[in-house]
Amino acid sequence: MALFVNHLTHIDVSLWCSTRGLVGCSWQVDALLEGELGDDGMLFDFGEVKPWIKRTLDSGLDHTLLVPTQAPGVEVSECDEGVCVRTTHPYVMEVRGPAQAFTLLPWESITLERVTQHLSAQLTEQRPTNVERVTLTLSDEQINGAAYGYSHGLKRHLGNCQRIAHGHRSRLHIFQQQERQAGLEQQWGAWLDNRYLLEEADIAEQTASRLICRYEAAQGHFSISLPAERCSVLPTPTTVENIARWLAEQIAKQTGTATCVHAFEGINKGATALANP
Ligand SMILES: Nc1nc2c(c(=O)[nH]1)N=C([C@H](O)[C@H](O)COP(=O)(O)OP(=O)(O)OP(=O)(O)O)CN2
Repeated sequence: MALFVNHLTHIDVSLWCSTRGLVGCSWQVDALLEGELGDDGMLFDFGEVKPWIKRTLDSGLDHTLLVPTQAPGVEVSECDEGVCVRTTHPYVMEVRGPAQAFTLLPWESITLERVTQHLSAQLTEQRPTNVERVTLTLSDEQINGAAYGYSHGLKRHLGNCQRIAHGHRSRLHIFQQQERQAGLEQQWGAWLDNRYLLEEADIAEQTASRLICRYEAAQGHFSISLPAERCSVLPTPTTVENIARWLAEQIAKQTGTATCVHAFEGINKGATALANP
């Protein structure tokens, strides 16, 4: 007997890729549970499936930086903050933070298939009575049009969004005179893709070529060092509300036209902002 729960939750992470660098991802999670029926005629109460799986994901890989420890140029060590990840390919990056902000995976690269198998095995190991196997399916949101992946951290967030390198893959909708602007969406989506967004106040050191962002949050001390060209600096915290407002202002200035931006934070949620030139 098998039980399925589609659209169970989402996972928002950043991952390190030896060709693309720091990549923000959002994955939809569907679950399949196989096993025997209990005396109550159920495999596992639907009311418990969702919280159990969500709890496991939220306290594990969700909102972490996924690090393929066998990838070329990746080095992981202990440091005062907890864990230090250094990379060389395709660019030099250093991230420091408490251990819970990282998921270290003994692979050469992070793929959706490997992450899916890893999480399915973890859940199967912790399975409740009657359940023999748990299989997750992770998928990218199908987006017809502009999309971008970004990474960031919100130091004031009391939950896991405070982690300095977690990310999202998001749609981007830009309206002028009530019409979607596909050209602008493609242009800005491509510009934003694989960027690190940070708040100006968190810049600890800056040169023409490198930027270091550092902050203290409830979970501990965090820092990230990246090539300046991979970063975009906002005057405010990088909440989706502020990202929407910042984009609307930039685009209104660029085009000389009143602009409304619908910025998404991962799948199915976001903020809208309107700006005049
Ligand atoms: N009003 C806002 N609230 C939150 C923002 C924001 O920008 N504006 N941002 C965050 C974090 O960046 C976080 O990454 C969002 O993660 P989310 O998926 O919403 O968090 P949860 O895991 O709690 O939600 P799910 O139910 O698992 O999708 C937080 N809040």
